[in-house]
Amino acid sequence: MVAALLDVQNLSVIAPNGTLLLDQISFSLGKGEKLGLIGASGSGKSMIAATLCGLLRPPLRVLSGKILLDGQNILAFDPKAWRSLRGSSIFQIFQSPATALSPAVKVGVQLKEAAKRAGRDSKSCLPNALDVVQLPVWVQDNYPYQLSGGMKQRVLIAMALILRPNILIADEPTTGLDVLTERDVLQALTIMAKETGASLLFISHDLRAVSHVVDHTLVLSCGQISDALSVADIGVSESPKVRELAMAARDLGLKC
Ligand SMILES: Nc1ncnc2c1ncn2[C@@H]1O[C@H](COP(=O)(O)OP(=O)(O)OP(=O)(O)O)[C@@H](O)[C@H]1O
Repeated sequence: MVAALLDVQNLSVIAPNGTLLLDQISFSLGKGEKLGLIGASGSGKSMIAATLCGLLRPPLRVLSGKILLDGQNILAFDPKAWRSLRGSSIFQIFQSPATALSPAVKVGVQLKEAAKRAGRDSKSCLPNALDVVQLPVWVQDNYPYQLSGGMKQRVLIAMALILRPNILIADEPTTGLDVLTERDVLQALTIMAKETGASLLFISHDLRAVSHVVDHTLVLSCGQISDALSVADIGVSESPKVRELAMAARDLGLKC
């Protein structure tokens, strides 16, 4: 049997008042696999993303469990090891791309730094990455604040194309974007995953976006995994919250 690239085992996160925000979460992600994580607002999706990226902040803390990346428990890593892991092995794209980009550094400089970090020649990989995410070359001369939300997301996807991480975690990457921009960002994500062979954890409560990107999903409900489904089966989830999401999506014309 081939070992999973990422193996999350019985992961629990606790708040200072004793509330379990994540309760015995277990799942694995194989190389090149695309997995969705869905659930209603507040179910713990972003908490999983933050914990996987070493970005859980006190007073929240991991109560128990392991996160094995290539067999190594990354929960035992020190801050320096986490920093080197983020970007090289695990790359995250969050809802607000502005927070992930340095505001005072031009986009081109940030992409060149990514190429340097990955030991790649920016002259060849940078134009290719911009081309894949359909961004014009002039964005390199802009600061992040001069770009739209969808463009900033695509800059981050271009960065992922350059860095070639093993795992890409996309947490609500299309929230707040219009449908055309959403389509472009989702296409760029899909192409990025295909080109680099990265595994993708796609987190969203937007079932339309999820159905575009992944085939299989885990359903999160009150900090627990309540279901593992193919996208086509979301409508028959045992979770009333997810059935509610599916019904709302159907009302908007989505088949699921
Ligand atoms: N710093 C914190 N202290 C205490 N509870 C928190 C903290 N941050 C988040 N929570 C709680 O953890 C739970 C999970 O939050 P999380 O942000 O992961 O939800 P989510 O599923 O990503 O929601 P959304 O889809 O709205 O982004 C929520 O009940 C939230 O109130």
